[in-house]
Amino acid sequence: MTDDANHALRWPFTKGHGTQNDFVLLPDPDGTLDLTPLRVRALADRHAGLGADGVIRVMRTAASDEPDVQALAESAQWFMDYRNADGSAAQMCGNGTRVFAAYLRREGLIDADADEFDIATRAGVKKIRVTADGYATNLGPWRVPHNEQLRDRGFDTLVAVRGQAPLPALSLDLGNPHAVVALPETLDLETLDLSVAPELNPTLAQGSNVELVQPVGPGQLRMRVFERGVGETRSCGTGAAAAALALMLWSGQPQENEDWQVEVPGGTLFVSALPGGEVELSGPAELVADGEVTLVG
Ligand SMILES: N[C@@H](CCC[C@H](N)C(=O)O)C(=O)O
Repeated sequence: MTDDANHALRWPFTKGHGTQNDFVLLPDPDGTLDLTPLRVRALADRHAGLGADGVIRVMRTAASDEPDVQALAESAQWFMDYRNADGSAAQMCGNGTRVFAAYLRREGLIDADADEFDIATRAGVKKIRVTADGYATNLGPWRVPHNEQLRDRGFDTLVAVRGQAPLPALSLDLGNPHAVVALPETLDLETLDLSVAPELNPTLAQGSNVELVQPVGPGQLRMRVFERGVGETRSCGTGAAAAALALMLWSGQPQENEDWQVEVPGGTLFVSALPGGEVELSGPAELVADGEVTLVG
């Protein structure tokens, strides 16, 4: 964390991923770093930077200048300040919570013997549980924001993927927004064009993540995702939870402890409907590199 003769700011980083949804983590316990959108975009750039789907600033919750986050300081010591690759701030990142948790443990920032601990996010406090092969995050309560339309149809939005007729989708709120598209069997999930953002009708002012899903068998689905603020990614944890919940809703109500296995291009995630209308996401978290980077701007 030094200013050299050219006033370039050098900062330590860790690179990590969860089912290949990858992140640059920046330790900033006291919130002294000016993490501008320009700096985030430069870090996330896959050709001129470190490359990542998102940037996670690791800071003390009490050090945040966001009043809604600061209010969580008594419940969770560490805040996952999540930014999309385009520099925008997001409320939540399911895969990010596991990688954040792995970092906190490795760095000794939480009790190494604690198998459960809380972290703060812009979508509230989330409970993390250490599992045999990674971490499980209780993503908390989920919502169907357009419930009136859902009552009649099970779908509330049309989503047009490039080159395809619009398809019906269901909006779900996992702290961040999702539109889940049920792909007909006649469409090949692998070859759909996600090089540009699918168009939503009606549009959402805050934008949305879009999941294309196909059931594979009982309790198992395949998914591709176009993330708000990023583009197509190889995995999205909140998206996997939204996809599993949509499939549960389309076939009735989610049953307590109903489990789904979600296959994404970057690996496998697990989603469980918890009692009380909450949902848990579990999967691996890897920390793959550490170093120092020059921050631009
Ligand atoms: N990849 C994340 C979601 C990251 C935020 C998203 N792009 C948004 O803007 O809401 C996940 O694993 O949930």
